[in-house]
Amino acid sequence: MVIKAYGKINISLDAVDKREDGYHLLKMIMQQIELYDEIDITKADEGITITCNKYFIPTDNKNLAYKAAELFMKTYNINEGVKIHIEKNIPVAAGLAGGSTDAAAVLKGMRNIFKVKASDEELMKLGETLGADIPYCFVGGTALCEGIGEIITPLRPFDNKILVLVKPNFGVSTKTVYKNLDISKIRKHVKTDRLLEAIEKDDLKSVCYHMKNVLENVTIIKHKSIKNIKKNMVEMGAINSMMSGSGPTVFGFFDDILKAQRCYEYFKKDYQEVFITRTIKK
Ligand SMILES: C[C@](O)(CO)[C@H](O)COP(=O)(O)OP(=O)(O)OC[C@H]1O[C@@H](n2ccc(N)nc2=O)[C@H](O)[C@@H]1O
Ligand SMILES: Nc1ncnc2c1ncn2[C@@H]1O[C@H](COP(=O)(O)OP(=O)(O)OP(=O)(O)O)[C@@H](O)[C@H]1O
Repeated sequence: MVIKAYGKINISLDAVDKREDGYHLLKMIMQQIELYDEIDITKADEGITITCNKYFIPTDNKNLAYKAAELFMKTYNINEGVKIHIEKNIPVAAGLAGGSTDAAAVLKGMRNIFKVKASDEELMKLGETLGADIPYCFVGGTALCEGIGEIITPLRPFDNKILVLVKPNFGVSTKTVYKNLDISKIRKHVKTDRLLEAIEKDDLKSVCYHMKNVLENVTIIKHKSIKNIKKNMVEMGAINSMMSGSGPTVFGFFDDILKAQRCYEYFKKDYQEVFITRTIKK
């Protein structure tokens, strides 16, 4: 079976506390986007085989899809094997949850092909042990995510909004970005309540006005080009622009497809990974 594994952007990301194990307690609004990897899962006699169209993605137990398959087989005593092909379209190490969404898709797909009676909640708990973004990727849509990302409140769909994404020609490590975040130095926290109101009213302008990501400055200190991309995107007609997750992808919201297309052409001259996409509902 083939499953579409959708990426996400963060409409907001705030850190409110830090746990003893180094994980941060967050308050963030996540939004699924039309950009997806295709995960083709089939039964095999034994073992886990991963293939991928991108040569630089690990196909061994470093791949989150492999880890998800392994955990599923152990948890539900599966004695057969599985073959997983990942057709990767989502930029990697980009802040778009590429690996996490593949893992969530593998959990769903394996439940289906091996006919295991596991609830969504059970699989989300399993996913959480592999990565904080996996429970959200399992649910999708528009959602408020708290805790380390695993406490999920679905919101009114903020779908069909035009986006341009620019992934600079480098990746960042989520771990390093969080390590460099000092929450006592966050001067302005996110006005999450305002954003929730704006989403409830489906008010794109107000969402653009209030959107904020406290990881942005941490990543920008190391990679100044992100600031220029943000600025250029607004000059090219975005209502507003922001870095997604730990970065480095920058997205801009547009109220006009022609402006979005012009912006896409502009960035395409300098960057390989530029996309016009939309927000979706699950
Ligand atoms: C930046 C986001 O993508 C926003 O959605 C997520 O918060 C990151 O989610 P993720 O990549 O699934 O994160 P994980 O793979 O669980 O963790 C990677 C590293 O990020 C840090 N991390 C992650 C999540 C969190 N709430 N606090 C953290 O400090 C931890 O140091 C961890 O070692
Ligand atoms: N299935 C996968 N897809 C992409 N990357 C993977 C996968 N499995 C493991 N990785 C590794 O994980 C690292 C992070 O990749 P990923 O694309 O998941 O990051 P990200 O977009 O920043 O995720 P997040 O937004 O959840 O922090 C990469 O270095 C990559 O080699």
